Amino acid sequence: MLELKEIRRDLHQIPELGFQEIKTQQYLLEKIKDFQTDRVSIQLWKTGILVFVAGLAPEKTIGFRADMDGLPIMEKTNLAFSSLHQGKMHACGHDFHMTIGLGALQHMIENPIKDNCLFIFQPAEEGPGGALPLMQSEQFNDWRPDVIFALHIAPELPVGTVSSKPGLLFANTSELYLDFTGKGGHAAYPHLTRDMAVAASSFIVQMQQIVSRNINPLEGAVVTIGKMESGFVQNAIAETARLEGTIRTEHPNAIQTVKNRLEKMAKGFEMAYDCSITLDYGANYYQVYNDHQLVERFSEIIQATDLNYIQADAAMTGEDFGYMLKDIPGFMFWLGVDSEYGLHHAQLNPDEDALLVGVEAVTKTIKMLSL
Ligand SMILES: CC(=O)N[C@@H](CCC[C@H](N)C(=O)O)C(=O)O
Repeated sequence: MLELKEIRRDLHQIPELGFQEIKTQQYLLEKIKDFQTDRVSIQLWKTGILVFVAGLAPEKTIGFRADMDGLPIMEKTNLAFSSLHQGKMHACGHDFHMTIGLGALQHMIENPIKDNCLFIFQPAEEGPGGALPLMQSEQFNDWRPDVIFALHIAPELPVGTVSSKPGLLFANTSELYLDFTGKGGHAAYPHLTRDMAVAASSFIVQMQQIVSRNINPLEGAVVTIGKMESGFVQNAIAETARLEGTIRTEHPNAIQTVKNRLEKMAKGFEMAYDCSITLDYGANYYQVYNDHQLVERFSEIIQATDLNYIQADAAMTGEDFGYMLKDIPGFMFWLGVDSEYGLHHAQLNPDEDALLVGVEAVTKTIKMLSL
């Protein structure tokens, strides 16, 4: 059996951003080659890898997707195997997802089943989104799965617990980028300038009202600015400001409602602050909507093991895996990893005992889907 903890630590040290997963791809390929047989075929797609394991008497293909990219976050865990890539971190657990994918792949090669399996190591989940272009690729369509699933680590759940729900699991998302340009100048002469630090700060505060005033209160929505940049020095008024954020909604149409309001607000701010504002949306992801029957069967097979299954609530996280589920029946589930710090935190420290649990849950699910 692969040394899962060692693999996870190796991957943890080399986080790479979306479509830059060169070392990660190379590392995974080396491992896959170690247990390759004549039933296994590999195709590369950009920085991703597709591994097809031919079944013994196949009637369908079962897909498992693991995402590969890290985040532009400076790690602060102080772990001996911390990121070697300055300013980048596997802060969303994709090192776990890939390791579990490798462990499950090895198990399925060594314990063949009737149906084909497709293991998809997919780049760029955090952005700009790998799932949609991958689904349009020749490589994916050569081996297009009939059913598909994926997992995501859940820091707030204990090791040994998995969780999911039928229907909506993750939100609809859109990235959000706003650039403000006005007239800078000396800090002592505000009346001669148009201060973009003030305009952008005020925009952040006012945009909170979109959720409370423009979205049906019975539906969830979130607008978050995660990064703001403005100015160069403490005693000059900033000529530019940039806001980077994300929109999340429970209903697919509500994303457009939020965008319409943001565009109107931007026009109003241009007048009020005598500035120009450009708005760009970047990556948009479709909601993760789980197949009801498959989640029901999944919960039953998990309950028949030593593992604990709990019903999840829908979350405002996003996932480009939603595009796969839009076209192919399947589901996603949470895997408990018990970390004091959550997803996208610089001190996220998942418990590595969850790796084996993940392999067990994935291989059991593949066998269930083959019945
Ligand atoms: C599971 C998870 O954390 N996924 C990310 C997906 C990011 C999508 C995109 N970059 C955006 O921010 O809209 C998430 O932040 O939920």
